[in-house]
Order: sequence, then C-alpha cells, then structure tokens
Amino acid sequence: ITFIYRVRSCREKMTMSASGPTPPFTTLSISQPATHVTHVELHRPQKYNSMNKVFWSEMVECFNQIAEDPECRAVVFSAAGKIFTSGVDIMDMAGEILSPDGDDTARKSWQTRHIIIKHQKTFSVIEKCPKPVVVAVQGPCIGAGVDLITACDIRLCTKDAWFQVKEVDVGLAADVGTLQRLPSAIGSRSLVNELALTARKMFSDEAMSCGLVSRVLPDKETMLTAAMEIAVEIAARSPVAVQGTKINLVYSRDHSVSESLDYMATWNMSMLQTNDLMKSAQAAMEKKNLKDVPFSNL
Ligand SMILES: CC/C=C\C=C\CC(=O)SCCNC(=O)CCNC(=O)[C@H](O)C(C)(C)COP(=O)(O)OP(=O)(O)OC[C@H]1O[C@@H](n2cnc3c(N)ncnc32)[C@H](O)[C@@H]1OP(=O)(O)O
Repeated sequence: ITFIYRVRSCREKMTMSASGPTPPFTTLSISQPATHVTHVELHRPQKYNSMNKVFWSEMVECFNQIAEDPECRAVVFSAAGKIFTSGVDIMDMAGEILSPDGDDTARKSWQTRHIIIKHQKTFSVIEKCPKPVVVAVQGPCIGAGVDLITACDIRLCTKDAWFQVKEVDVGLAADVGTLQRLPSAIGSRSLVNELALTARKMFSDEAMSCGLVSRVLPDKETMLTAAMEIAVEIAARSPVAVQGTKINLVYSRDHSVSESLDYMATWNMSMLQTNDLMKSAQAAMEKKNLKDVPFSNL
C-alpha cells in the first residue's frame, strides 16, 4: 500500500507542475491522485494565481461537483507556481465592482449586494462541501486568498509563505469571509484586528504559533506530500464518520454548545445506524489498517 501511494504521489508531483487547467475549467486543474482523494489546483501561475471573473464561478461549479461525487472523500487544494495567490484580479474585476448596473443609487446598491453575495458563495461552497479540504499554501497568500483558506478545514504552509489581509490597503473592508472566519481560525481577536486593520504581512512562523496553520513544511514538494498523506488518511476512514464530523464541527463553530449538542444528537440518531460503525470497531479489535476496510460510498 505504501508503495502504491508513493507511486501515485510521484505521479501527482509530476502532474502538479506540468498540467494546465482541466476542461471545462480554465482556472482550476482537477485530478484524482489517490483513491477517494480529489486534488484541486488553482492554475493561473502566469497571473500570480489572481482570481479573475471566471475563477469565482468555476470554484462554485467545482466544489458543488465534489460535494455530489460519492467517490470523493477528501480534497487537497493547492496553487500552481511559486505564489499561492495575489488575491482578486484587480484588472479583470474592477469594472464589475466599481461600476454596478442600475439607474439610481438603490438599484446600483441592490446590484452590488447581489455581486458580493455571489462572490461570498465562491468560498462558502468549500465549507458547505461535506468532504474535508486540506489547503497547502506557498509564498504570498493575499486578500481573497485569506478568505479562501479560512473556509478550508486543515491549513498547511511552506516556510516561505506569508498571509496578508490586504483589503484595507485597497480601500475596502474584506467582504467574502475573512472577517467572519479568521477569528475562529486564530482565536486571538486582538491579532485578527491588528492583521485586518493594518494589512501587515504575517509570516509562516507566526501563522503556526497563532494556529492559522497546523504545519509548516520546508518546501512546496514536501508540503504537497504532507497534504496528500493527510487526505489519504481521511479518505481511508468511514465517510459517514468523516463527513458527519466536518458538518458538526462547522455547525458548532457558529452555535452554542447546547444547540450544537442537540444538532449532534439529531445527526447521529440516524448516522449511528451505519454499517461503518461495526466495520471500524472490528478493524480496531483485529488491529487491521482502516485502509483495508471497504466502506461503501456515501
Ligand atoms: C467582491 C470582491 C471579492 C473579493 C475581494 C478581494 C480583495 C483582495 O483580494 S485585496 C488584494 C488585491 N491584490 C493586490 O493588491 C495585489 C497584491 N500584489 C502584490 O502584492 C504583488 O504583486 C505580489 C503578488 C506580492 C508579487 O510581487 P512582485 O513579484 O514584486 O510583482 P509585481 O511587480 O508587484 O507584480 C507583477 C505584475 O503582476 C500584477 N499583479 C499582481 N497581483 C495582481 C492582482 N491581484 N491583480 C492584477 N494584477 C496583479 C502587477 O500589477 C504587475 O503587473 P505589471 O503589468 O507587470 O505592472
């Protein structure tokens, strides 16, 4: 099994640097590097992986497909090249944001609201997708990049990574997720406020110490291998258990302990009736590797 994984891992490393976007996508490259694992790669390295108009809708399409794909049990998200992302593609997006359609202020405001909500969905789909998403960040992760990674479940980065809530520098309050999700990702309100109000860069050592990332790896290749290993571990476990865990973790972040316990009880009153419980328990008693237990797709 280790050998098969290593072969796949090598193949993955090759395709990650060589391939381009996977049709019908033009900004994303999708592959299946290991059983039940999907790899999504942001692929605009020649444009600093900036997020153009097409990207914002392709992400929704891609993650909706992943959410519905019973074969997929874990996702790795990464970005091609040396820069994770320079944030929103300013040249491509400025028109839409600065000149909304409408005859008067009310209609322009209504249109702007619609645009913001549409863009919020681009990252909320990651959180709504029941399959856990491991994100791997190298180099700069700027502006909308922080919105993106805070919607992911597990964050890794390279030593040369840095994070910047850049929005105040370009004259706006971040509006697609950072201000809502970063406080629970980091834990220190004071640090979140400092980062969001000053747009100072946060480097990998600080990202690790404040809890934004759970691991710092020396280089991109090592980081992608680590991300893939985590995804393979997740994918080997019962999809009923894994997806129930993600959904309840996200729910409990936004609700009281009491509400979350209630939600959990309602969730598990049906999910405890899965065959996976017996299969997992039996594997544990027989000291069998969960990778050898055939769980049905969910
Ligand atoms: C509804 C709205 C939803 C979301 C809103 C999100 C808000 C944000 O994302 S705010 C952040 C916006 N991005 C930026 O401010 C760009 C930040 N860029 C940089 O800091 C740097 O360019 C860099 C990525 C660190 C790279 O630095 P360096 O290697 O020194 O290259 P540069 O000379 O700075 O840039 C080269 C070239 O690329 C262009 N460019 C870089 N980033 C973007 C971008 N995000 N959009 C468009 N163009 C970008 C830069 O302008 C240069 O272009 P030239 O034509 O070569 O001058």
